[in-house]
Formats: sequence, structure tokens, C-alpha cells
Amino acid sequence: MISIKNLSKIYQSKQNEVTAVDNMNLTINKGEIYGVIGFSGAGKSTFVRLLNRLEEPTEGQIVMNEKDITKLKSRSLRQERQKIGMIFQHFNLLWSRTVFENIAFPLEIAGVPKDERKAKVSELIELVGLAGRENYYPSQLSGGQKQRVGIARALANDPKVLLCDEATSALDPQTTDDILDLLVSINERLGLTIILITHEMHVIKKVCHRVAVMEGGKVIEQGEVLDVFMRPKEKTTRRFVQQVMGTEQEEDPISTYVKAYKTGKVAKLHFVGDTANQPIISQIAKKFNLDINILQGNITQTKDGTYGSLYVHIDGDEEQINQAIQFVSETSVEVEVNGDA
Ligand SMILES: Nc1ncnc2c1ncn2[C@@H]1O[C@H](COP(=O)(O)OP(=O)(O)OP(=O)(O)O)[C@@H](O)[C@H]1O
Repeated sequence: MISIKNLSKIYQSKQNEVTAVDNMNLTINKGEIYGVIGFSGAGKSTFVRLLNRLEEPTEGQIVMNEKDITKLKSRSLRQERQKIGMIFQHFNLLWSRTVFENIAFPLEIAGVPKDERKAKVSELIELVGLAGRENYYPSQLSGGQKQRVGIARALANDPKVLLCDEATSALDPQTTDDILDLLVSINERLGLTIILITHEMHVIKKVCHRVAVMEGGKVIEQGEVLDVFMRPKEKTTRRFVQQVMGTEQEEDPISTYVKAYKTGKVAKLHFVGDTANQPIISQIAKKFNLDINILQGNITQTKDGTYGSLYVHIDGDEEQINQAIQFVSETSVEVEVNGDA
């Protein structure tokens, strides 16, 4: 578990002071993938760099692997840092070293003997899917391959925690997804805790168990990813959810559709978690002999299940429509009809 208490970072300059991280409190569970999302300037990079003391906190406590990181002196800090891997947006590889030599570098610093180093690097190359590329230089690799080297290097000393600072922001969407899949498989195989900072909600929904939203150096909202998608409280959080779900219309779509249909009912079905896997539409069409027209929908996958809504027009016998709506509301799919909950 990582426990962050009253963490602040103030940058002082001659002209002014900037509170980049403002009294943050967070608990991150062992083995979870925890996302921190925020727009530019929110304080994300500063936060993640405080975790391994690449930045010195102005105030607060960070307890990781049962040690208060903020209190460690240089020698023990160096030892503790070996248990915290980090990957970066621009990979930070050594350009004059091959893939093999880049991954071996942290092992050399830790004083691991040559044979052991060789075995470990080979294992890591296999793990990140770079077999055959050992002797390539970074300039000969694609962005995704460079980040795979970054990941292998970060894992060389068997860290307990992996910090990812916008690790997919320089990659195209397909490569982003491949790297995120790799992070999930590493999290599952090695039981590693991953803290991932990003400005993209797609990244959060694809891999994170929980998320904190940062603004002005503060955590303004946090929770399970599905909950945050379902009930975003803050305006900034809603903007992030809209990155994935699309912009909500000004007028409630139900009332817009109700105006367009003279018969039947318009309903909004709300799917959360496993419910989206139910063939609810075909079930009610068959069971109640109704015509169902899908009007609009937006369903997305998160790590813990599906989230989204579907607007449908249901036409047929009124009694059957009411029974169908009753049937749906008894399943775990939430339903709103003609604007009434
Ligand atoms: N070394 C520094 N000296 C002074 N101010 C800094 C320093 N580093 C960051 N800041 C300021 O701290 C605030 C938070 O910056 P930070 O880089 O942590 O945000 P971020 O959410 O990671 O944004 P971005 O994605 O744009 O880097 C910003 O106002 C930034 O200008």
C-alpha cells in the first residue's frame, strides 16, 4: 500500500511561488493500477516525481513499501528507488546503447554480476516482446518498441511499484493500446502496483482500477473508474468522461425523441458493469411482442466492465410496453422512461 498524506510542493522563484501539488491525500492499494488524470498544469508530473523524490516535497508524507520516502537519506533513498520503476513520455533511453545495454544499465548500477545480468535482460526482453531486437539501437526502433525498452529497463531491479508519466502520450492510438495491454499483463503477472498519470480518459478507462482527478494541484475527485464514469461530480471530471462518451446534448434526448413519436414510449437504458452483456433488447422484443428501434447509444468498455446508455423507442400494445419496462427495471439495467426515472 502507498499512503500519501498532506503532500505539497511549492516552487519558489524570485517573482512568485507556484503551488504545484496542494495538500494531496491518497491511498493506493498494493497490486492496483491507479490513474491520476488532469489537464496540463494540474500538477500530475510534479506529483509522480515526488513519489520517487525526483522532486523534494515542501510538506507531507509518502509511505511506500513500509518506508516513509520523504525521510530517507541519500544511501537508503537510492536503495528504495530501485524498488520504484519509472517510464516516461519520451522514453529517456540511452541512444548510444543497444536495447540489451539499455535494459542492462540499471543492473550494472545495482552491481549485478554479468551472467545474472545477461539472464535477467533476456527474460525482460521476452516479457516485453522484443525478442530479436537485442542489438538494435533506439533510433532503429518504433515509438512502441522504444517504450517496451523503457518498460523492461524500469522492471530490471524487480520494482514493487511502476510510475508511468504520460507513458503513451507520444504514441499513436493502436500502439497506445498495445502498450496499455502490456502494462495490464505485467500488473497481473508480477502483481506490480502501477501509478499512471495521463490527460486521456481513454487510458484510464482501459487499464485503471481507480482514478483521481487533479486540478490546481488538488485531488478534486477520486473513486472506482466505473463509479466516476457513472456519476462524475465535478465539471472537470465530466469533461474527461465526455472525452470518451461524447458531448452530452443540452436538451435531454428523451424529451427530444418523445416529441418525434406519436405512439409508444421512449426509454433510456443505462448499462453498468456486466449488464451490457445481456441481450435485453431482443429479450423484450420477443417476450412482449414489441417493436424496438434503437435511437442513439454510446457504450464503452472499462477495465471493470461496460458503461453506457442506449435510447430506444418501444412500440406496440401499451400494456405490453409497461410490462416490458417493468421487466427491464427488474434486471440490473436502469431504465428511464419519457423523462421519468
Ligand atoms: N520546476 C518548476 N519550477 C516552477 N514551476 C514549476 C516547475 N515544474 C512545474 N511547475 C509548475 O507547477 C504546475 C504544475 O506543473 P506539472 O508539470 O506538475 O503539471 P502537469 O499536470 O504534469 O502538466 P503537464 O502535463 O503540462 O506537464 C504548473 O503551474 C507548472 O508551471
